[in-house]
Amino acid sequence: METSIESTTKMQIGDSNQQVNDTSENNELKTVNDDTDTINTTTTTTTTTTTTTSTNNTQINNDDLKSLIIFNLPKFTDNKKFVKLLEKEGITGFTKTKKVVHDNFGFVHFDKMETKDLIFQKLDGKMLAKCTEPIKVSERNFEKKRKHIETQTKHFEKKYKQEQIQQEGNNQDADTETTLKSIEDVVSPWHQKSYSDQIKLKHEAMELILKKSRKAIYKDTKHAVPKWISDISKINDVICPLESVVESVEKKGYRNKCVYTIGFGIDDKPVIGFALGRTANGITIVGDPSNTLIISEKSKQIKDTLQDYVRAHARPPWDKWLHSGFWRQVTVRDFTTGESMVCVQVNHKGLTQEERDKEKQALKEYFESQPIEKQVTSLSIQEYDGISNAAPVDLAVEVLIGSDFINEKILGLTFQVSSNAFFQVNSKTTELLYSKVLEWARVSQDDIVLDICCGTGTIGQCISKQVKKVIGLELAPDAVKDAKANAIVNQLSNVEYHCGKAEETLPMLLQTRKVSIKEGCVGIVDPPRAGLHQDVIKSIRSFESIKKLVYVSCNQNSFIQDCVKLCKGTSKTMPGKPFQPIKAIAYDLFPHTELCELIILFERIE
Ligand SMILES: C[S@@+](CC[C@H](N)C(=O)[O-])C[C@H]1O[C@@H](n2cnc3c(N)ncnc32)[C@H](O)[C@@H]1O
Repeated sequence: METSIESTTKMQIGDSNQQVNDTSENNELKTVNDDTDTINTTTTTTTTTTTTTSTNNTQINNDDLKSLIIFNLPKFTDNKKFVKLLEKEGITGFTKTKKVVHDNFGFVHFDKMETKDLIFQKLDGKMLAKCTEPIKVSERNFEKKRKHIETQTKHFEKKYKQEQIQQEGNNQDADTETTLKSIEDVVSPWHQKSYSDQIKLKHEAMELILKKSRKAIYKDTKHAVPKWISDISKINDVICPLESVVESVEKKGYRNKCVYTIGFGIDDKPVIGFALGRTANGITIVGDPSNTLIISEKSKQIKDTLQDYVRAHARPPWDKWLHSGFWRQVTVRDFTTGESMVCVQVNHKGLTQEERDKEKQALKEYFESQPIEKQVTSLSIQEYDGISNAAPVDLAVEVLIGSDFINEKILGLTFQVSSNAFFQVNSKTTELLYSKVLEWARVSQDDIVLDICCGTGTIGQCISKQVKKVIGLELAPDAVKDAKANAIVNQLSNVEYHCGKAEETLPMLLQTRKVSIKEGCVGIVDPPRAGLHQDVIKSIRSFESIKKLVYVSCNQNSFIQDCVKLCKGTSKTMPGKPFQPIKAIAYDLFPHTELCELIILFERIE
């Protein structure tokens, strides 16, 4: 599975699978106001006032409400300690404070100008113990953003109502968090756990999935429970033996793909990073991931190079509330071959063709002018004026430097990967995962392999020399184009690819008997997060020369449903003999997150 640290939180660092995807977005004022951690301090004799008729010249009305941002605070200081720190420095008169834990900044609200002066005087430039940089106090004038916020609020209320209706009842796990997350929590939510604890937790989680699968099959087949299920002694047992979780080869900087959001940081400067919450929850602030664990140094360097350009550029980043702005997101891929790809998404609405061409030329020249260590293999641009950053997968990409793909090496073969095509995000551990798939498939030279959801053809091509033929089925046209090109580069003549939905191409293929019913056949399925379409499972079941099926799951909740369909007794909806799970093993392709890949070997019950 590919995950994008997109903010599905899809960290399109996030694809269907994982880009750390960008469904997370932000409204900074809303975040501050909503924050339950905010303290209304009683250390002050001044109270927030709404009057504008005060005789006190220094008192300001709500329209002039001010706050300051204090940078370079100790990371783990919470709001209470922050208040103590202010008091210790002799600062009084503030009305509200907020310290973002795990980050180095906090806010102080006040309603008298003396307080502001006092904060500057006492804190600005002060060096605190355990800090490497002196405190920096910065003005934060909400007035500047008032209009913007009013529009946002209206939009938010409308959108929030719609989302409430949609989510009610069918999405109880929805993230409704309205406070800012730290960038580490967005990018690598398990960063505070030791790696051995993470592996232990993942093993327990996979064990639970295998237990739940057993229960689900039992429940679904009440009157005709498969014998192998009733043979499992304990009701709460797993459906098949689970081997130990295989650790990631690299624990840090392992991600070869990140989908960064281009937006505004806490200090209102353009930032390339990840949203610190969900837009639906009123959060659009983007955090800088430079100090996070799982992004490669190369990827960080590329996003910094682009960030310098965006900051110096006249056009602003895309505003997720106002639906205007130019820079939207950037996908960065960097492979173990040293090749790197940058695909920048911009909003071209309202620009003339001449302006658009000028922007492209300038971006190209900027990247070409970089020193050799900052050069990229491929630079492309995607123009998109939709509301969400998630553009259609087949949206055109215009190449500015190099070609529209870069190459990665897996198990000695070369794979070109287009910007729109899926590729596992952790290349080195993927080699271990694929090796296990090949081992468990136990193919022979007479076998035909059906590589269902084959992406750029990786698994099928790695096994092709050991079998008679590989047939790959894949939805994304760019991935199929890559798979065909990869077969040529890897000098493989026994592979063929079919583009389309597997639920349509697989039944057609089997009906037209392109695969003879007598041939030995091994199925390999590596579906997206939603799992397999019912018709794919139906075809696999009815095509009885598939004796073995290796299932690679990136979303184990959808796996449970597929497992039931593969294993339940024969019926009209699920024809053919059922399968039985034989063994399972998980691979940690995503250290410091809760995700992992699970392989399950199924065999046909004869
Ligand atoms: C988890 S990826 C696996 C790709 C490949 N096996 C690999 O390891 O690189 C899932 C793939 O399924 C494809 N896909 C999604 N829905 C599909 C469908 N209905 N029919 C065929 N392929 C589909 C996606 O485009 C993606 O390439």
